[in-house]
Amino acid sequence: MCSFCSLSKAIEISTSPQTIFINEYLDILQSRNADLSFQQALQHFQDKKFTANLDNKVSFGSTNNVVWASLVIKNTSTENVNKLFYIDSAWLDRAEFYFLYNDNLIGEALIGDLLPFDSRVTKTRMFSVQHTFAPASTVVLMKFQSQDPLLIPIFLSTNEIVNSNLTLLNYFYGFIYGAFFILLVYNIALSLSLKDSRYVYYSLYLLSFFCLNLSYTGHGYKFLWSGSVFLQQWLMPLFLYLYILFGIAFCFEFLKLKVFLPKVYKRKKSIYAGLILLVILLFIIGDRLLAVQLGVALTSLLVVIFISLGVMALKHGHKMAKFFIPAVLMGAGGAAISAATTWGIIPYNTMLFHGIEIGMLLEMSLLAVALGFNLKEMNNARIIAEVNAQIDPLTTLFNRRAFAATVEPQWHLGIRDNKPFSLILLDIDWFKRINDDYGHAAGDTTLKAIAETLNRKVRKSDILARWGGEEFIIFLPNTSKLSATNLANVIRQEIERMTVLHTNVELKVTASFGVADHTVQQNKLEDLIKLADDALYKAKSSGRNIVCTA
Ligand SMILES: Nc1nc2c(ncn2[C@@H]2O[C@H](COP(=O)(O)OP(=O)(O)OP(=O)(O)O)[C@@H](O)[C@H]2O)c(=O)[nH]1
Repeated sequence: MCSFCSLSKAIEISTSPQTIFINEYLDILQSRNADLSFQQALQHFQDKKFTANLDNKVSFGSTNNVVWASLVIKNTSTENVNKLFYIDSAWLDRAEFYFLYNDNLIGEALIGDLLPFDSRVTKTRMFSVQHTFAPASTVVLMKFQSQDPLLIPIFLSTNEIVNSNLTLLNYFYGFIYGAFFILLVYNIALSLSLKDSRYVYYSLYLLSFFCLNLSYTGHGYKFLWSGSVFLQQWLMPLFLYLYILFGIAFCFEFLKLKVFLPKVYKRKKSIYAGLILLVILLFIIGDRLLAVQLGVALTSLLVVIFISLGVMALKHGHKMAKFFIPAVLMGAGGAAISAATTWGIIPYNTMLFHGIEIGMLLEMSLLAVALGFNLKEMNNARIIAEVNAQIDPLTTLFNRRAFAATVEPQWHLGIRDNKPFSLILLDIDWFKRINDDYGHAAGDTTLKAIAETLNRKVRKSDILARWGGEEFIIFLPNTSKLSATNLANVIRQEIERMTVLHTNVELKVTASFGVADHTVQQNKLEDLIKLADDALYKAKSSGRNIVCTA
């Protein structure tokens, strides 16, 4: 019988299918000089130098250290039982498994990223090792080594259970990647059509996280670079730094730091240059452990910086920061749950371990909503700007530009249909005196009152506009000079009759009118306006408050 099986707490297995999380059964030997040979490790195991894995630890840090683990498995049945060791991590440089039965080494397996994916016996995205356990006890010695975070959540299960769990996980990733893909396409389309840098940086930020996720979940190694150990080793840190770089660029543009925090924005170029230089240096040195440790530390620091910038931008009145802060908190919250699971602060659980992906999806979705909201705001601002470009803000009548644009088609229609059309130009008399005697506000009230009167008197088909300071213009389609003159007189009388009330002061005003109609000599609108203006001048010089025709 096995001479040292009594040393450890044994896991009992039988033919019934079950999944056991074995970290709590492990005994561990972790020290700086733990890079022992198998024989040395076995000796340490026999000498009881392995200690219980306290708190069911799954993560042994980002370290150059080697971790040895031991486990006793007791097959309580009378048959051989086939089991699968499944490590729920795709990110491990090297693991060795030694199986001892009756003190004899009966099997060993080597797995890890340092072997090309193609050479794996079981081609699962995560690492796995199969073994057939004979009745009674088997000792398993395991050696783990990784410059990446040494994360080893190990399950003992069957092929069928692992495959069915992997199918579930595939649906999960299908959903997450599908959602990322839709967000990416949507934002790339927006960045192409709007030429707004925020959408470009959002797309790059999302794409870099997507690539980072592909690399550390093992999808990339399985499907994209399965033959290259070098890419598997170095793409993850590279994507991590790209994610940081584009995260900063997105934060700068999204929070409009140029406007809200110009002092910080000015440092943009030196921050980018510093980061790029750091990446080049790390890659030249070739220390992957340092690259990963620094990258993870920078990512954590970034969350604090992002939230601080978000709060500062919000204080400076940037509305979009309202979306940015909870979005970053969601992403960081997901990452914190993953980290807490990884570090054993909360019990390990596959779903909690994927908190970072769910958090990132929520973050990215909220940011996409924010960009959509911004799109709506931009659209509203554009509509307001377009309206403002046509409307005189005081009287809300058309301005000169809008008048000319609106009259243009009516002018050509009148000529084509051989219909008469006329123009009235009117100017308030002695308007300067109102301003001088009662103030500018009284002048404004008068202008508004006259605009209202004109609006009431003209037809819906007539085109009315404020021509300038105290001048108004009316284009009358399908109207003869006589009819236009009659209308001008009606308006003149109405203005003469009206009383403008301004802060308890009753103001009386009159206006002078020039009327002209279209004749064959006139080629353009300006010619007609010139005639009406001449007539108006005549009215002014003839004593005011009268209508003169061209
Ligand atoms: N309150 C106010 N005044 C304006 C506005 N636009 C122009 N004005 C003023 O309108 C006055 C026009 O004065 P003038 O061109 O001398 O004409 P007037 O006093 O009406 O004299 P006549 O046209 O010869 O009867 C100027 O004092 C302008 O400053 C405005 O939007 N609001």
